Amino acid sequence: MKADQLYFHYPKSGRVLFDHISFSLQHERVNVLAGPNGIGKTTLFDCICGILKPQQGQLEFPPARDIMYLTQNIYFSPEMRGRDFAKLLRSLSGQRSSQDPLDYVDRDNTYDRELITRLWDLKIGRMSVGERKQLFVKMLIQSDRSLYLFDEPTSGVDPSSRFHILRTIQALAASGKTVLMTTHQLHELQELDSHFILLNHGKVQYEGDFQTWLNQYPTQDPDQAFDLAVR
Ligand SMILES: Nc1ncnc2c1ncn2[C@@H]1O[C@H](COP(=O)(O)OP(=O)(O)OP(=O)(O)O)[C@@H](O)[C@H]1O
Repeated sequence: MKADQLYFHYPKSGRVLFDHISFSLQHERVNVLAGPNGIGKTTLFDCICGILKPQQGQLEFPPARDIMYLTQNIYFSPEMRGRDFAKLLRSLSGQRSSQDPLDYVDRDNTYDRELITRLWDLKIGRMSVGERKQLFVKMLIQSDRSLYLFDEPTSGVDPSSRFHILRTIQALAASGKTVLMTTHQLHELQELDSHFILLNHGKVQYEGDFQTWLNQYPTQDPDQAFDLAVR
């Protein structure tokens, strides 16, 4: 899956977000898109899904029906319970739903078992940000798709929940699915085997191994390296 010479600006906006950018996603690794606020990461996801149409360039990605996209702006009725969300996701994928929460997770995974049991009857409006994100990630990956897009899946999430979300995303990639996520928490990438794509000033400033990117800077602190990179 790749983008070739992509060019995009929002109509009526003079600012070019993608100035003929090219990149490729890797299999069995977590692909990570990073860049300063407002650089166009969400816009790129929208282009990949076909929600937005770039003015120039080629996108070689699966059709929208074969992509699962966890947007930042996902909204569900606060009255919906965990089980309603689980069933909705199954029905969207044409799968039969189950009354048993344990049918939605790996039964051998104690953490996931406890999580889904706790969230099953809880209303979405009463879940914490971290609980909601974990529910969404766990349920979205139930659908069999070729490409999974996660827009800031760990923002607003405590370190423990973040660890579990990343572990889930990494396992998804390791299972042979193509995964692309955005994050501003670059520290978390030190524990992931990730293919890192850094967008800046309308260009792909770096594409490759995250640790190799970090080693270019006189610091092992990813936030400091990011600051030096995007200046
Ligand atoms: N519909 C729109 N029309 C015009 N400009 C838009 C539209 N949507 C977003 N933008 C602008 O495009 C730029 C890129 O936005 P986008 O949300 O893709 O950035 P981002 O990299 O995901 O940012 P963040 O890291 O803050 O989430 C921003 O300057 C934003 O204001």
